[in-house]
Amino acid sequence: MSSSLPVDAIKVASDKHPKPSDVRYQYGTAGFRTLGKLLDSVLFRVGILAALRSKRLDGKTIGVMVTASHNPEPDNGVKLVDPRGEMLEASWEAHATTLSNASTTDAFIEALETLVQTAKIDLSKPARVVYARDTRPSGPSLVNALEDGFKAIGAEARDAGVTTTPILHYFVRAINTKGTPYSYGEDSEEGYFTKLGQALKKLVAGRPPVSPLLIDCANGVGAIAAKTLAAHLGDTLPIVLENTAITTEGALNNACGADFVKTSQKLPPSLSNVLKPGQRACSLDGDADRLIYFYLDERGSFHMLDGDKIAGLVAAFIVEQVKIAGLEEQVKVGVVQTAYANGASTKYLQERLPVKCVPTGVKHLHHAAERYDVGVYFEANGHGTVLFSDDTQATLRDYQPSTPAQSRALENLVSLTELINQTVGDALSDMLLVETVLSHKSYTGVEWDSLYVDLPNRLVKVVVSDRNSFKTEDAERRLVSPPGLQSKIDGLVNRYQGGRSFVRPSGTEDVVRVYAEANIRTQADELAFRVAGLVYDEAGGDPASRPKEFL
Ligand SMILES: CC(=O)N[C@H]1[C@@H](OP(=O)(O)O)O[C@H](CO)[C@@H](O)[C@@H]1O
Ligand SMILES: [Mg+2]
Repeated sequence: MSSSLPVDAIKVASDKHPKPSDVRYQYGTAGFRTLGKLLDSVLFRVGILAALRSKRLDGKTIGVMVTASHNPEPDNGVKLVDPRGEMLEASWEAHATTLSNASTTDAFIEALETLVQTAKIDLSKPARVVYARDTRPSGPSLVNALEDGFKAIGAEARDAGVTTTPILHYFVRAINTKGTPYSYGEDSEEGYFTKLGQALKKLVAGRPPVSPLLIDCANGVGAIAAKTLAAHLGDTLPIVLENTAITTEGALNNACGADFVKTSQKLPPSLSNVLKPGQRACSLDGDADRLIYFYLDERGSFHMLDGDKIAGLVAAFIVEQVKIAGLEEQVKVGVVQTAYANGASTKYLQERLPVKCVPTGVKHLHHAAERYDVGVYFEANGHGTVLFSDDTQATLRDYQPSTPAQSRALENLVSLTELINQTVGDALSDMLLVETVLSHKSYTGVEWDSLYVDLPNRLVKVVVSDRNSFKTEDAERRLVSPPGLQSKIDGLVNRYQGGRSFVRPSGTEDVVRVYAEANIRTQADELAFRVAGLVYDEAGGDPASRPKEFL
């Protein structure tokens, strides 16, 4: 077994994947993400990095997902998945950034050697990876570059083909727990769909049949997975698939999908003649890890049920089942949100259970949720899941119920641990979770929506010369820099009933985001555009190009 880097093989391969000189890459919240045509060298290098990460962790399998989620079709991206199916450990994000920016093959080799030293990587360990991609046209050639990286370093690589991000996360955990008492499931797509399908069937056994659910697949990879899922579910949950044009150029995420629905707060135009008033519908995003529900009321008006509404529905149901099971003392349920959660959802949840607010980005939510016995986390944009701690899963396994009602609730909780993809937000698994609760509560979209009434809100982007001059505290709810700006925002907010507003630099786009909400629509809009105007002026924006809607 070799205990040094196969430098010659890496050199030859690296020369085939040169880094463009004028691009600077960054491994951010969602991994590397930019135009697909700029990512060839990044994919090659990520192949080598993933192998090193695996070696560092004694040959545990690392996942690599090639996707740009809800972004436009010409974009692409790549992210690594750690052995438990979670996001890459934060300290390695910096290693990824460094490697991707080495300007030449020699600089790349040097950066690799430094990494091997500093991260204390034992090169004699095996390297195992599993990888997949979404349906983007740039995917196949990027996967070739990734495979060149695997070959150059001699990794044992398993191709999971074209699949969703959450299925790849599932694979990683399933492979790494195979044959252990904590086995996460069969490490195949069949295993994933069977696990979800069986759990749903147990959860809704004996409940009345439900009307068909319409799924907007964003013309992405979710269309393939949803089709297989529908076949596994049969009559248990009738499904109608829409926006399944995965090979149509330009269709991906275009005027459809979870991000479109959430941002524009509108029905995808493609569904306007399809969706009937009262029918349940949901949108997936381009890699099927986000979920947004919606329906049309009798008058044809559109109503959106976002990540906050999903968190409210699901958390209340789990709390209820825990109580019926007689486990109230042992199993505490908590919720994690970000500042973007609608104020009305936070109020609704806080009246029922502990709620924590953390900075934007799934990894922050996931880690905070791990601290509860059962941690429910959702971003308002529809990305989220539920985590059951190891102790809680053991409690559920060992508990002896004393009544039939307790026994049934206990079975439900155990089935939920199977139904929910606990590695990461999973639109299809979350959808089955929502359907389970709606079935148990005999809710339509209308009843679910009425748990609380969303405060009108508005999200505005402000282009500034340097977004890094904006620094926040208190889970991004207050600005500490530029100095003095926060007290001016406070001054504005105080003038609006039910007003709330905060400003933070985006982690994925070169903009500053302004969020505002208030008791009535016009006031929420006015507050948002006033704060946006304030931010623009304070950041030295050119008066000549000041957006006209800013107040
Ligand atoms: C307001 C908003 O939706 N922000 C999104 C967006 O982050 P920004 O840092 O706001 O650009 O992309 C992240 C990654 O997909 C997601 O986690 C987050 O919720
Ligand atoms: Mg996504």
